Parts: sequence; C-alpha cells; structure tokens
Amino acid sequence: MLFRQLMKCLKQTSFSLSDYNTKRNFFRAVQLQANIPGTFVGSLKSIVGDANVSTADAVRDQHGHDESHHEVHKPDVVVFAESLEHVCKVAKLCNDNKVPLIPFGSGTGLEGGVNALQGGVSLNMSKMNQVVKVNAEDFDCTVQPGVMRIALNAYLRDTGLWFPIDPGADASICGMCATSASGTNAVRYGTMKENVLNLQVVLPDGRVIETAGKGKRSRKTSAGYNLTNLFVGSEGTLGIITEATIKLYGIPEKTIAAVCHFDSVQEAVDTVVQIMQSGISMAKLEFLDDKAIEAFNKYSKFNMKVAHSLFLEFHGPALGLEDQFNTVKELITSNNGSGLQIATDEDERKRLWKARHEMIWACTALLPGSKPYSTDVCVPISTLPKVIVQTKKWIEEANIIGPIVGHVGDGNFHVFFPMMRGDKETYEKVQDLHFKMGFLAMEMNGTCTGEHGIGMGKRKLLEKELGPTGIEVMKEVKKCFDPNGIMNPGKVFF
Ligand SMILES: Cc1cc2c(cc1C)N(C[C@H](O)[C@H](O)[C@H](O)COP(=O)(O)OP(=O)(O)OC[C@H]1O[C@@H](n3cnc4c(N)ncnc43)[C@H](O)[C@@H]1O)c1[nH]c(=O)[nH]c(=O)c1N2
Ligand SMILES: CC(C)C(=O)C(=O)O
Ligand SMILES: [Mn+2]
Repeated sequence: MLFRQLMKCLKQTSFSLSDYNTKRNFFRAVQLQANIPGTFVGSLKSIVGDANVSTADAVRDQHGHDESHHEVHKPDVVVFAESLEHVCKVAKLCNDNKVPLIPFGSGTGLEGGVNALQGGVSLNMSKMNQVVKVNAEDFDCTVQPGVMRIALNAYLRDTGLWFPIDPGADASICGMCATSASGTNAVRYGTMKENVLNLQVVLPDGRVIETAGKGKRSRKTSAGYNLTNLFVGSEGTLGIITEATIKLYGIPEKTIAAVCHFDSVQEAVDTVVQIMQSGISMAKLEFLDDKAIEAFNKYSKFNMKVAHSLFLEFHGPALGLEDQFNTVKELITSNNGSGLQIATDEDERKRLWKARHEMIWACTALLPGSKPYSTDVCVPISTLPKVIVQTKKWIEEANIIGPIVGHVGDGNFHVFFPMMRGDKETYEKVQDLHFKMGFLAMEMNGTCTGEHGIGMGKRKLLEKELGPTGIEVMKEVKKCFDPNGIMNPGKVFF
C-alpha cells in the first residue's frame, strides 16, 4: 500500500499544492535519522581529534538549519575539519558506512541547504580558513573553504584588488561556490559561475580532484568537460569543496550611487530594461517597491519618499562615468522618474547599501516576532515588468505582507514574506504564491531560482523546470560522483 502510494506520487506529472504537502510529509515520514554504527563517532574522533567532534544538542541544532524558514533537521554529529586529510578520511568513513555527509559553510543559505534531512554528519569547514595564494598580477586568488567574503576583501585591500560578488550575507567563499551565489554586483561582475577558475574537491570516496586540473588558473579553457561549473551550484550533493580559485578585480577608481523614485512599478521596471538595453555597464541596479521602501525607512532610519524606487551604482574610471550617469538620468526622466539623488561620499554609499542588504530583516520587522520566508526568481529582462506587476497583484489579492526587492538589472527579484510560526493560513498562501511565481518565471523562459538554489524548498519546481529527462540526467551525474548517495541526501532532488 505504502509502495503504491509512493509510486503514484512519483509518477504524477502535474501537481497541486496539497499534493506537494502530502508528498513532503510522506517522504518525511519514511526518512529516519541515519543509522550510525556504535563505533562510528569513535572513528570520527580518531580522525579529527575529540575536540573536533560534537554530539551536543545545541551544536547539532545550530548545524540543522540555515537562515531560511525551513524547519530544523539536526545532524547526528558535527565534525570540524582542520585539513584536507581530515576531509578525505571523514568522507571515506561516511561512504564506507553509508552515513549522510552534509558540508556546512557558514549556514547563511536560504533554501535549507545544510538541514540534515536524514541525519548523519555535518562537516563544518570553518577551521580551514587560510588564503592559500594571491596572484595579484593575474587578478586571482586561492582560498580554503572557511575563508569568508568580508575577511577576504579585508585581506586583499592593500593589493588594490577585491572580490566583488556580494550576496549581502557574510558567507564562506566555498559556500558561495556551492550555491552559485551572486547578489547586488552580479549585473556587472557576474555570478560565482563566471568567477571560479578552479576548485579542489573531495569526492565521497575520499579521492581529491581539481576540477580544471592541478594548479590550473587560466582565464579560458576548452579542455574537456566543465567540471568546475558542475560543482558551482551543486549544493554539497556531489563532493566537498576544499579550495576555490577565484577571479579578482581592481577596486574601481570612481563609484557613484544614486536613488530615484517612480509612481508605477511599470515605469520603474521599464527604466531598468531600457538602461540594460542601452548597454551601459551598471555595477548595481536594484528595485525596491513602495512596501519595501516603507520597511527600509523604518528599519534603517532613512526618510526616503515612499514610492517604487531604483538604487543604482556605477563603477569605473572617472573619465566617462559621468557620461554614463547622464544617459541613465535621461532614461529616468523619460519614464517619469523623480527625486534623483546621488551619493559619492563613501560613508553615505555604505549606509545605503548596508540598509539594502538588511532588507530581509527590515521586512521581517514589519511583523514583530516573525521569521522571513524569501523567494527568488529570475527572468529574461524584457519580461521583467510583466512578472513583477503580476506578482504584486497576487500579493495584494492574497492580502499578505510581501515587499518586493530585486537585483532587477539581472531580471532577478525576491519577495520577503514575514511569517509567524504556526500561522498555517498565511503559510499556505505564501507557498501558493511561491509556486505561482516559479511557474510564471518558467513560462517567461526564466528560472525558479536565480541565486538561492534548490535546497529542500524548490525540488518540485526544479522537476518542472528541467522536465523528467533533465532530472534523470542530473540524477545520473550525481550517481557517477556519489554512487552511495551520501552527499547531502534529499537536496536538489527528492
Ligand atoms: C541576509 C542574507 C542575504 C542574502 C543571502 C543570505 C542572507 C542570510 N544570500 C544567500 C547566500 O548566498 C548564501 O547564504 C551563501 O552563498 C551560502 O554560503 P554559506 O557559507 O553560508 O553556505 P551554507 O553553509 O549555508 O551552505 C549552503 C549550501 O552549500 C553547501 N556547502 C557549503 N559549503 C560547502 C563546501 N565547502 N563544499 C560543498 N558544499 C558546501 C551546503 O551543504 C549547503 O547545501 C544571498 N545569496 C545570493 O546569491 N544573493 C543574495 O542577494 C543573497 N542575499
Ligand atoms: C533574499 C535576500 C536575503 C536576498 O537575496 C537579497 O536581499 O537580495
Ligand atoms: Mn538577492
């Protein structure tokens, strides 16, 4: 009976929200904590030392969730790796005993990537935190998995270089590789996919590979399959990233930030589309709707006009930057934009962007005591006005709080839904909206996630996005790297 129910769930091609929830609960019911052999924890201790193994409830709890709304799933044990050798031996031990292994970067993910759905070992990489090498003359560097984005930029400051990919959160660079993170600067510098030159990866059986070949860091390669980008965005399901070689950039000579406002979403987003179509190389091009500006003002103590707004930033040599700015200014005016204000002063700019990066918390604060549920879709830029206008209509119809904030220069945007724990009615409305947005994005030839990944929250949407054959091929790829299915089980696919 159970088997038949399972097969029915799996075969269904179309689905509704209630099917999805039934399916989720069904899977949850059959998933037990990993059956860890009695001697297993002792073996872990003999590899990494007693002090680097914890079964304490608080530590397991901390490793059983990220910053998302997804419910906590604790690992059975947390291991802190201090070296490549530790990682290889722990992976092999887990593989030999068929125990789930979940890499843990800094736990800032937004789709439940680190949650231990089937228990097992959470492998915390934070103690491997050395910058291995900076090749300033080649604009690249190699880092261990525990190196954090802000620390790396502080380390690089004297070289005049920086790593611009900025998801707002202070995440680990290898965690950012694993989720293919991006954020506000992607419109100019790309995402992690465009910025990783090589990765050192430990496979579940303990073998080590460098995805572009040992020590390789050329800007271009057409040598064989692109294993590097197979691991970028793999969300800990194929192997453990133990080093990343990434591109660096010169700190821009001049930076101008600006803000302007619009009466309608359509005019604001039309302006974005026209700026992008004019070929101007924006560094940041962000949209905040009126509701988001309300939250922004309240949380970060600004006094901005409450209207649909664009936050813009230009990077470049002083020569020519003002011309670019003036062209953008004309486009803003021609779309009835108003209140254009510029910030060239560094402190002012930092305050503006800090407040932008805190929008998830600003929106959460609209409902005291709530937790954030965030969504993330990305569409071809010309379809963006239609998708945002429709999303806003759905939010209004559902009568829920849902400010819209986005990296619209990339066609990517989020809705932040503050949610009270246990508020089933709102949760169902939000789940429904998250599906509708995902489907609409796909209909417009976009994706259900531009930057937060699939994790545990978007597995069903991925099935729709790739279709059965696409999913089947992805599963075959996983099998090739991880035949025992120990790497972060239950993520990306069911
Ligand atoms: C306030 C705020 C704001 C934002 C974001 C988060 C928060 C809290 N994010 C999400 C952010 O990008 C994401 O949190 C990081 O890329 C994940 O890095 P962690 O080190 O925290 O990985 P974390 O520990 O959360 O792990 C994430 C996934 O990667 C895997 N993983 C981690 N380290 C690994 C390793 N060494 N090897 C293999 N797998 C590994 C994990 O198993 C998991 O599946 C985001 N993102 C974005 O793209 N744009 C944005 O604008 C934002 N904004
Ligand atoms: C969902 C959030 C945190 C985000 O990605 C952003 O603020 O851009
Ligand atoms: Mn974002």
